[in-house]
Amino acid sequence: MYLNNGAENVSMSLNFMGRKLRNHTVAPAAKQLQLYGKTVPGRALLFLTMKRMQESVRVWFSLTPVCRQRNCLAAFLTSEKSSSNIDHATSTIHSWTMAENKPIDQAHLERAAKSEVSWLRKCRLKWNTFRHWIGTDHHREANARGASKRHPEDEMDIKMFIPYDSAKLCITQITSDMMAMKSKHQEVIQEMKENFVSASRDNQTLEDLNESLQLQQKMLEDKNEKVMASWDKEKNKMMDQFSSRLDILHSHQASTLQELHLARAEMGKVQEILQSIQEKKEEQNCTEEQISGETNEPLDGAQAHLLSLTENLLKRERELSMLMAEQKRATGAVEQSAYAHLLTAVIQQSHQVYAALTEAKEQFDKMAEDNQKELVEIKEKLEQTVKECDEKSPEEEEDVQQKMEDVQMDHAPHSDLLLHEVIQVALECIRSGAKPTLIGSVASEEWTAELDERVRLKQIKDDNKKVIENYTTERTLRKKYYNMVEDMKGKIRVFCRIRPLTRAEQAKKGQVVITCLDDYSVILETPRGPREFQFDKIFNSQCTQEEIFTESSGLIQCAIDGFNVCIFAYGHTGSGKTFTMVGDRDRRNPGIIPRTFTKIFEIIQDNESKFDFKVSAYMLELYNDRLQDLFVTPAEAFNKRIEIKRDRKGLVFAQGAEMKDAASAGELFALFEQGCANRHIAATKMNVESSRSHLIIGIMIESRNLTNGSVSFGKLSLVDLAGSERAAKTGAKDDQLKEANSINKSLSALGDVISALSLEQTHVPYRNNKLTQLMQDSLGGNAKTLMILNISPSDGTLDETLTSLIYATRVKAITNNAQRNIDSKEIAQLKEVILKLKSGQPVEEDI
Ligand SMILES: Nc1ncnc2c1ncn2[C@@H]1O[C@H](COP(=O)(O)OP(=O)(O)OP(=O)(O)O)[C@@H](O)[C@H]1O
Repeated sequence: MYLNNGAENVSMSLNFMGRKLRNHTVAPAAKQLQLYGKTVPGRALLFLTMKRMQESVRVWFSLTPVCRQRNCLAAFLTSEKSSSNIDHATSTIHSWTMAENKPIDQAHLERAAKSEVSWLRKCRLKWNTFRHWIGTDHHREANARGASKRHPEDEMDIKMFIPYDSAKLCITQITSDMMAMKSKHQEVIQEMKENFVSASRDNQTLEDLNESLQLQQKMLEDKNEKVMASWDKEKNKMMDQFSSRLDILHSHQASTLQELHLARAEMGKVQEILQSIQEKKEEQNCTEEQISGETNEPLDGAQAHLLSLTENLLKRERELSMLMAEQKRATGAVEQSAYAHLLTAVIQQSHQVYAALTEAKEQFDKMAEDNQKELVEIKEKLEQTVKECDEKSPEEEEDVQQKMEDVQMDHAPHSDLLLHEVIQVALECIRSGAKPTLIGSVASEEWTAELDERVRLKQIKDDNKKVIENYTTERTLRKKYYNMVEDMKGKIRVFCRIRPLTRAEQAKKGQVVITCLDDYSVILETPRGPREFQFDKIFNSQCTQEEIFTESSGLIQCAIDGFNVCIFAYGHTGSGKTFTMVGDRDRRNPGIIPRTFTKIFEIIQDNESKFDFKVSAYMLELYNDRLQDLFVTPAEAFNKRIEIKRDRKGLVFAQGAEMKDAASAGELFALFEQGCANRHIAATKMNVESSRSHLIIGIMIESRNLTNGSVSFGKLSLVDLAGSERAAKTGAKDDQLKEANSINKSLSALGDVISALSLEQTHVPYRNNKLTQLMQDSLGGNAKTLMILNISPSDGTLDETLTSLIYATRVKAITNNAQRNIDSKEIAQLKEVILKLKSGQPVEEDI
């Protein structure tokens, strides 16, 4: 149908396939026919004529394999006026035909069909649009809208002229596209199903975990509540008991005082009796034996009274000790509860009572001593007076009587003395649990000696306790100050060690170009004049392995305390790195590594009453850019793939490397020896044996505080870097050249990292090399690092020495922010619970 039957072109806008085509002119039927006559054989050439508002437009489509490949459909509008448009359209279609003027390749179509994206999609043509376009949904649309409502002018009449071959190919293509899409969709559906199943499984596991955790939490809360309630009860009970006991104690003390007064009065009576005996003596001139014989009776009465006093005291002291024991028990229990502060007050009270008792005891001691002296003096005076009485005339007896009175007056403290002695002994017997016995004066001396001994022992015990307390406090402070001092020294410290001239260097008559100014500065004589370098410590050629280890060993304590610590040796080939880190070959001068093993276990032994330690280690070498596990044979290591990973705390670990536990320095050293046997070592022109790989030993120290349950993880990395060298100078070839290049590359990457850290750049290129990746947690950030720069004093290695000194100076400029890797008790326990739940182990209720 040619709807534009007029002779003029009609301009109109057309919405075609989602795109608005504006200002197109519709040619009269004559022209359209002309174009139709030019259609090209072998193409699916479509045209449709549209009728809208008495205007007609014909749109041409060429649907060809070329179109598919070019991802487009061509649409041409013909115009009566602009015949050039028609010619252009015709010529374009013709040119496509010419370009593709060969039989359509079935294989090509199949390939295209297999391609993941349908040609329809490539053409950005929606299926519905296509159906709409070819008119297959015409009736559906008509039904939907209702035939009656359809405007006759909105009708769209589509005619398709598709040669049979093309149509068949199109249909084949569409079918295979659909099949491919279907299989793709099925795959996607399958994948989604699997994902769904695994996600729901994970979800289930998580829910289970969550439930069990909630259960645990609930149980813990219940338990906690119960414990709190029982502690409350217990505390109140104890407080009541304590106050009632204190009241009893107070009343007993009052009664004791009363009894003491009574005893004094009793002793006064005894004195009176003594006086009367004296008077009798004067009258009857009796012997002293008689006097003492007659006085035995009242003295016995006084002794009996004192005995009862002693018993009373014993009773009270026992009560007191029971009370203290109860307090102690209560203290032990309550210390763990939230009411520790309340019981601390109780403890303080008991301490005060105890201190008061100790003070009283000391006073008693002093009084006993004084009284002992007085007793001796009185005895002497009495003897002297009796003697004088016997010898002198009656006139003088008056004076003697006076003297006797004086003596008796002086005797008053003696009664006090006895009483104090008795109390003293009673107290000591109560403490030691022995039964008190009253004996004569000789035994009293023994008593005093025993008493003194006990007092001395008690004092020693107290002193010991104090010393232990002071030691613990001092130890805590020492650790704190030690870490402060370590921090003040800087998180990255650089030591410089100058080795002595080797035999070879001496034979070459090499000059010494390094001078130590002091403990912190060296001067290198360069051809351009002397250059001064400063480091945290300089070790000259005479320094011993012991000295250098002593200076570095402080960091081992830091690693045990939960810090990341790294000690690494740097320097050119033959500068003494291996000597410093490992020691000499005869093991006569062990280096830092073996000494560190010993030190770790020494510290562990000192602290094992307070901490539970676990030590494990890995040992790697980086050889030719490849990480090798040294705890397995080279053949096994060759097939192993080791990857460097970081855990959530940023700790680097080597995934795939053997991690061995060690329970003693000996075990650790045996592992180290085993690893050393697997290292790559080569001979160069410069020295007989040279390490051709970087050696990295990682020692992980886990410590659990037995008091509060907190867990800290320290990592100690000991690194013996391979020596930098100039291939031209050493004469390296082939494999050795490759090794040297790899070493220099990694050291240069290390230099870049150091440079970025010292300049405080935001990006630090740790990932550029495996060496820097491995040392990531040891350089910068959370680490305490010690670099030991090894240099040779010989002028033969002047260039290398200068480069090393400059390199080390840059390292010194890095500032780190070291932090402890520590988990609280709760976190550590939760981790354990999760691990147990994951492995299906039962979880204890009282966690
Ligand atoms: N402080 C020192 N005292 C005595 N001898 C030393 C000292 N330092 C190094 N040496 C000796 O110098 C030589 C080279 O030392 P060493 O093998 O440790 O160097 P290196 O830097 O590890 O070399 P490479 O990087 O090639 O392995 C050895 O024979 C070693 O015994």
